[in-house]
Amino acid sequence: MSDLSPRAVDPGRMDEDAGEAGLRPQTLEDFTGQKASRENLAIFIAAARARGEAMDHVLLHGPPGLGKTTLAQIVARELGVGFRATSGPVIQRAGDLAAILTNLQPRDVLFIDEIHRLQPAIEEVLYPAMEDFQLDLIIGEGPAARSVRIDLSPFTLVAATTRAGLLATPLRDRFGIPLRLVFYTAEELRQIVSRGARKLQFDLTPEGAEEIARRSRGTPRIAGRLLRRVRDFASVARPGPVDRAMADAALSRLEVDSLGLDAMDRRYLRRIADFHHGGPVGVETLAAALAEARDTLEDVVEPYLIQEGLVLRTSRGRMLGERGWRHLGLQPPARQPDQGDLLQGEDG
Ligand SMILES: Nc1ncnc2c1ncn2[C@@H]1O[C@H](COP(=O)(O)OP(=O)(O)OP(=O)(O)O)[C@@H](O)[C@H]1O
Ligand SMILES: [Mg+2]
Repeated sequence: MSDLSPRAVDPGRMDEDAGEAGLRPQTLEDFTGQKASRENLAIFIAAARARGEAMDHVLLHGPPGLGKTTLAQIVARELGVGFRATSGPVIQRAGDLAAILTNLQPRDVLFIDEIHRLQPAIEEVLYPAMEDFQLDLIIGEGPAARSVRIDLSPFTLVAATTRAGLLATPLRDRFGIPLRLVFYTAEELRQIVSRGARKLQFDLTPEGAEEIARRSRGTPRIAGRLLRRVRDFASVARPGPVDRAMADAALSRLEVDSLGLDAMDRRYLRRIADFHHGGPVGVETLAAALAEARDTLEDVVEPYLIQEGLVLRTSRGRMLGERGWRHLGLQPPARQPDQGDLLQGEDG
């Protein structure tokens, strides 16, 4: 982020989220929302347990902060097996991955976060491991090099990515259980916020919880963060339960607006409105103008704006949607893009 102060509504992980571990749901039962993914997982977990076999590999994809890591941990716990976590950028050499794989116990869950950042050479090692629980390693160099095959314990790979579109097709195809996480509804977030408040022993009225939920960008990580900020604000303001007015005052001070957008989001919307007459404008152009990495815009800023219809992704670039214009207090132009022009899916 180029901003000096961290964004309260950045769905990415920040230092202050260290406290979020305490709010993490521990079981599938406790996990609110993501009904389709939850139901799927419940069936596969029960089947794997009944057969006493390793569960099929799972690919969790979706924007940051929606619960991918949380679900991976829950899968291991519900399967009653060990959990080992690593991430794409951490695995530098094939030997690193081999060491992890050969140390897994039968049926363990191996969690690889940010799998889209795995090096291609290491992906190649992963393919036979996922498919046949075998490791093909080259030992030595030059003419003396020989390949050895090592049998692995059957395991479950749970991989997470914010960018399923960046995965090579052969890798994507090796996941028997691909699950797409979606933004949470306001009601789901209200339940998560109320639950979090109880865990923090923080007296929050249902309306106060609703206000925080509504402004959390559909993202539990943000809901948890705003909850803690409101609590801090309230603890120095006045005693008594925190209601909607108090939550609103706290969030407004954080410059989180009625839709949960912050200064960065508004800068993004304004740029398209003021400099490009509402677009279309390419994401590279926007990234340069806003001094943000293109990845940050695509992974962190845009998904929620697109889901809410504030921004449209078309084949010719980003456009301000009708809601985007209105949110800026501006009149939308008469002509909006044809439906046929809109790009579908998360990875365009
Ligand atoms: N369904 C849920 N109910 C309650 N809290 C949740 C839920 N999903 C996620 N959270 C909370 O949101 C926070 C972020 O979740 P998590 O770390 O699993 O997200 P993630 O998808 O792995 O994010 P990233 O892409 O940044 O790795 C966690 O602290 C967790 O407590
Ligand atoms: Mg994660």
